[in-house]
Amino acid sequence: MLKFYKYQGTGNDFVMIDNRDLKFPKKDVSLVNLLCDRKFGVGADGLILLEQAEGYDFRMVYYNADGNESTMCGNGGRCIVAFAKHLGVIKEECCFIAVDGEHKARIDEDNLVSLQMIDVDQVLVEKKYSFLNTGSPHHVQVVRELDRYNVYAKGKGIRESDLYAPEGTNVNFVEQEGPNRFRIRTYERGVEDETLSCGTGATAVAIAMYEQGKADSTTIAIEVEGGDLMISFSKEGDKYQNVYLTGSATFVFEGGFNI
Ligand SMILES: N[C@@H](CCC[C@H](N)C(=O)O)C(=O)O
Repeated sequence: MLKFYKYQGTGNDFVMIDNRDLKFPKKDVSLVNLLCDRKFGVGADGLILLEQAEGYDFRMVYYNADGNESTMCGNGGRCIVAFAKHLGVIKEECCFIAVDGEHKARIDEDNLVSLQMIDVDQVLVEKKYSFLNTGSPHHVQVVRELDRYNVYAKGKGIRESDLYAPEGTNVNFVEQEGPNRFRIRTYERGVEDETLSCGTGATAVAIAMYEQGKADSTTIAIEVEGGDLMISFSKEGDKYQNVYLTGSATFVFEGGFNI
């Protein structure tokens, strides 16, 4: 029986597994895909392993719902901090290692997690879109009437376009809600659908909007379908640093899965 925990961060949901004993079959793409399946498995946008790592509080290994290991997940990063606290691996502060490098994080008594993201020194700004990597690749496009926008069809088209082949990209559609406040909807690579939230996506949108002059504060509020996120950063020359993604990370349930 495989013991699992389910967490969600602003509606981006994850199966969490304590793999400090290294017993999880990490190359089993179909098993990860099955665990994330919403009809035949537990159901999640991704699966995350917590492992031991020398010099760090823990290691985060992230898989998309399609079963493949992928690049950084910001909401997953916030959720694994809450999971590590639940397991007694950390207290309020930690430093962990993920696929894109080291991350510092802080969790408060209400499970609000502030996670440091990687520095960003390249933001491509084109007339109709921006592209940047915040741990995962993100296309950012401002649209009108976001509520009525066909995020699935348009997002899938951009994700699969020659522009981003062969790796593909995540795709964020944005509408400005007020000064330094934006609402976004995201099509996620590896889930191959719209998700309720994407942390690296929200971070990418905040930086892209600042870079384009649509925001003038280094603290930006991002409304996602599943809740609210806050992104803060500083800019030194062309480099965005001290980038922090803040939002809630919530335990949902735990159980055992027959494998
Ligand atoms: N949900 C994520 C992003 C996860 C990675 C993405 N699907 C990819 O493969 O690029 C987040 O919260 O950042």
